[in-house]
This record gives sequence, C-alpha cells and structure tokens, in this order.
Amino acid sequence: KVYNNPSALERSLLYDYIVVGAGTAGNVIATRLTEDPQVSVLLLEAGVSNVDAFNTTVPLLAPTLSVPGSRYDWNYAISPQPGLSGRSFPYPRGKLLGGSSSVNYMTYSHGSSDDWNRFAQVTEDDGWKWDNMKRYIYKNEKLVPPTDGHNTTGQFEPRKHGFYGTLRDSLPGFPTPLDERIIRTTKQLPNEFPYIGDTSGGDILGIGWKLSTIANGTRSSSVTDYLNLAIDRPNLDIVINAHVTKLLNTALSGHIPIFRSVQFTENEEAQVRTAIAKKEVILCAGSFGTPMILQRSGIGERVALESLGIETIIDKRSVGRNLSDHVGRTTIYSVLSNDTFDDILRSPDKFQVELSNWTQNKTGPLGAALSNHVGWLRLPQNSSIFETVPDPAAGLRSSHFEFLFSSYYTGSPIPPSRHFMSVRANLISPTSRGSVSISSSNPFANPIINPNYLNTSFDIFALVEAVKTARRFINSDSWIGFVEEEYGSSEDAKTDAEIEKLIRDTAGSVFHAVGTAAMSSKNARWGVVDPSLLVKGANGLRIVDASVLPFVPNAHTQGPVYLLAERAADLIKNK
Ligand SMILES: Cc1cc2nc3c(=O)[nH]c(=O)nc-3n(C[C@H](O)[C@H](O)[C@H](O)COP(=O)(O)OP(=O)(O)OC[C@H]3O[C@@H](n4cnc5c(N)ncnc54)[C@H](O)[C@@H]3O)c2cc1C
Repeated sequence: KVYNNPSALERSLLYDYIVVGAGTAGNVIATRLTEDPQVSVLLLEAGVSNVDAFNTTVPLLAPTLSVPGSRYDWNYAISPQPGLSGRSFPYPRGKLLGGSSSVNYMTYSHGSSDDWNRFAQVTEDDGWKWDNMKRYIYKNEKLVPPTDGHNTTGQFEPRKHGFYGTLRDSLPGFPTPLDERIIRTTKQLPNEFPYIGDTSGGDILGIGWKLSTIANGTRSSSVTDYLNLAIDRPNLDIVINAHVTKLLNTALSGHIPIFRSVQFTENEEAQVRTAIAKKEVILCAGSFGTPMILQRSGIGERVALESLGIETIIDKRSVGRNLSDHVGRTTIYSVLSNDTFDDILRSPDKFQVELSNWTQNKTGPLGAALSNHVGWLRLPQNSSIFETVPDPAAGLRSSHFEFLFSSYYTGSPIPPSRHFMSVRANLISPTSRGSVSISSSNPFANPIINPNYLNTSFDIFALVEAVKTARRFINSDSWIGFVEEEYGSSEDAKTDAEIEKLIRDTAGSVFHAVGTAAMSSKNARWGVVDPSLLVKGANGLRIVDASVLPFVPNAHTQGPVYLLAERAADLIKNK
C-alpha cells in the first residue's frame, strides 16, 4: 500500500526492514525482500508518486524532468569547479518513486568485466567478481523487441542478455540518419573505431548499438518494473513525501552503535515520526542522500560534524569522500538532413503531431532513445601520459572514454533553424575525486557537492584526446555530404591548449556520481561499508545504492546499481 505522507501511516511502526529511498536500488530491495510473505518492509521515499508524472513515461522528454525547479528533482547544484573555469551548475537526482531511474536518460549497460573484478579485488570478496555478478544480468534484464520491430540480427548477442528478468530494455526503436554513417565509419577506420555491435556482457570495447530501459516506446524503471510487482503486497508499506531526517543510535553507551531507528517527516513543520526495524535499516538514498543521512546521524568525520554541532557516534572520514563521476563535452555539428529530432523539439505543431502519435501507438521519435549508438574506447598504449601516470582504467578490457551520438541539438535552447547532431565524449576512467557533505544540521538544507572535475593531469589529457578522437570520427569520409560544420565557435579550438580551454569552459556531468560510502575489504581503514554492504562499526545498518561503488564503472550507472541491488537482496535474504 502507498501512503501519501508519514501521518497517514497508522499501524505501529515496527517492521523487519526499513528501506530508505524508493529509487533504483531501493525498489529492487523492497520488491525482493517482500517476496517472502513473512517479512515486513517499510519503504520511505522523500519524493512524490510517479503516477501522474507523464513526462517520466515519454523517453524523448527525459531531459524536461531535471530542469531547475522540477518537482521530480532534488534541485541540487555543484560548487564552483576550479577544473571547469570556476563554473557551477545544477546536478539532478530523481525525487519521486523510482528515484533517478524515473528521470534518467535510460541508457542501460553493466560495466566491463574488469570493473567487477576490481570491486572484488578491493573488497577481497570474490562475490563481486564478474563471473559471479553476470548471473544478476539474467535476473535483472528482460530484453524485449525494439519499438519499431526492426530486424535486430547483428545488433546484439543473445548470450550476453537476460530475456526473463524483471527490467525491460530494448535496442533503438526509431532510426536516425546517423545510424548507417556510424557503422560505415567503423568499417572505414576499423583500427581506431572497431565495430563490436553489442557492448554488453563485460566485453565493452568498440562501437555498438545502445540499449535503453525502454519497452514499447515507454520508459521502464525500478518503479514500473519492480515496485509495481510488490505494491499490493500486505507485507509492504510505502510512504511517499517521507523525508528521512536521521537515524538514531539505540545502543547502550559503550556498546557498538545500533542504527535500527529511523526518523522521518513530510516537511519542516510536520510531526517527526520514528519507525523501528527489527532486523536492518537499508539506506538506498543514493550517492548524495546516503552520506547526508549518515552525517546527520553522527556517522562521519568528527571535525566536520562537530563544526555543525552534531555529536559524532562513528568517526568515519570516508563518509562523503571519494566521489567519482563521469564528465564530458558535447560537440555539435550542423547537418544537411531534415530527419533529426530538432523540428519536433522546437515546433509546437510538429511536437503535437508526434505526441498524439505516441499517445495512440507509442511509436515515433518521442519513444526513441536519446542516442542509438555508444562507443567505449581506449587511449593508445603509447600515449605520452602513461610515461608519468599509471593507467587508471579498470583493466585492459576497459575504456578511458566513451562516445554517444544524438540526432538533435542536445543543448538548450535549440537554434530556431538548421538541423544538428551531437557527439558527446565522456571521460570514463577519472582519477579526480570529490566529496559531498551536509552544509548544516538542518535536514532540509542542500549539501555541498564538489565533484572536483578534471583536477588531475590524466583527466584533462584523456578528455582532450577524446574530443580530438571524436572529431576524427566525424571528419571521416562517411560524413561527407551530411555534416555541414562544427557548430558555434568550438571549431576555432585547434591546439591541445585551445581544446583544453574549450573543455574547461563547456564540459558537464553525466550524472553518474558514485563512491561516497564506498565498500572496502573487512579490515581496510578506508571505506564505509564492508563487502556485505554493512556499515563498518555499526549494527543493523546496510547501504545499497550507487554510493558503495568504489570506482565509477565503464557504464551508465543504473545497470551496475541494479546488479548490485540484486546481489544485495540475496545477501540479506541469505543472512
Ligand atoms: C538526469 C540523469 C540522467 C542519467 N542518465 C542515465 C542513463 O542514461 N543511464 C544510466 O545508467 N544512468 C543514468 N543516470 C544515473 C543513474 O540513474 C543513477 O546512477 C542511479 O539511478 C542511482 O541509483 P541509486 O539507487 O543509487 O539512487 P536513486 O535512484 O537516485 O535513488 C535514491 C532515492 O532515495 C530518495 N532519497 C534521498 N534522500 C532521501 C531521504 N533523506 N529520505 C527519503 N528518501 C530519500 C530519493 O528521492 C530517490 O528516490 C542518470 C542520472 C540522472 C540524474
């Protein structure tokens, strides 16, 4: 049952498990745990319901969900970034049922086999190895035919995919004029841009067709495909508009702190309620929400907590640190084609036509993925940077940068005329690390988020090379007669120094923050949770969300979070 606010909850607030955050991971956990009718779960979500959030269902409208001021977003912003010419900008996080899986851009990937093997290595837990984790793909993924029903032979390898899992995904469901040219480029320049077709299955390097969490032209998310299965179970209570303010330590003094009490409220004026978990509290509030709740509960770096007047219960410096994220730059080209999405996005009349087409049939460009292809690529082994810096990639089967190709002007506002394509180059193996911390003891105050982008010589080197490599891709013969010019003043940036300045002036986040409550081996002094995701030094408290990933993977992060949550559900059930 879904309760609209904390005061609507009548029954005694005692459950086996309390899950904080009905986002990507939280909904997997709540759904899996309540498969056992004997187990009771309270799921607390600060945001609203997804039910009337129409734009969450229409794939091409995804970017509208995160515009500043959106009621589906936390409306956070990052602090001014020295590595980005002092700029600061909004950093979206979903605030509704489904969390970021309800607002994200739906790219679906799982990371490289190296990523998972490195998680296993740093945690000294083979359970995180790729060979063990890949089974959760079959549990999570339900690959369905693309919306336009085209023949997908050669676009994916069935052995790499799940067809009977829970979350529906699909190959691109609407063709773009870029598709054929991208494939042709891989044939013309196979050494630099090998065609792999399917970049899933841990074996990611190359250019291939991109999967998205879209089924029948509609977004699938952790609420549509997981929580909706469990929503009517009598052993699950879901409360929306329930902002968790802090956890309470209920241990006797001198004993290991026990965090099985959760305080939550609708807003600053409303009554604060307290619920108790008989077994565990599971924090799934995301890479910002989770460390913020820990800090407000006295789990964090003593000096920082004391400066805010918060009593330290567990002095843990790693809480909120080690933030790593993907950062990238989009190069926009004007193109000689009327078949891009630009006209639909800038002309209300054309948009209305497509909207009624989508409403009636779920077909057409509004049900399309934001890009149809992805490329995961490495710097050459003899790059000069490796003379001074060790290769930070997760392994030799992992990338340093990624390309995404979109058939429209991805900036805002779209120019009133002409047609465009956008080529995004993202840094995938960053060495810069940032932090997130509460700014006050007020649970409703926004945090200080400092991703510390492009703060190392490797990061700026790799992104400059990525932007140059993207230009080589588009300057190949396949694009003659289609690409008009690099749009705007960016084409004036020719030297490495000029491209570096361009990147620092214009790059942005891919919104893949991880690592702020990282998992580490049982005895490691750094990190926040042990390999079973239990908070070190506490009793009854576990974390399952993007914050526990110690490195940002070779993936858009929802896929790894789904796999992580599926394994965590097994760990909890088998405890
Ligand atoms: C705009 C955008 C685009 C993205 N695009 C992609 C993409 O295309 N592909 C991809 O793979 N990844 C993408 N990502 C990233 C991906 O969606 C996230 O990494 C992933 O969903 C994180 O899952 P999570 O469970 O850690 O957190 P979330 O899904 O964000 O869940 C956290 C939940 O906790 C709730 N919460 C937080 N604090 C509290 C509190 N105090 N009390 C109660 N509830 C609380 C939140 O409201 C939210 O529902 C994107 C993210 C964004 C924001």
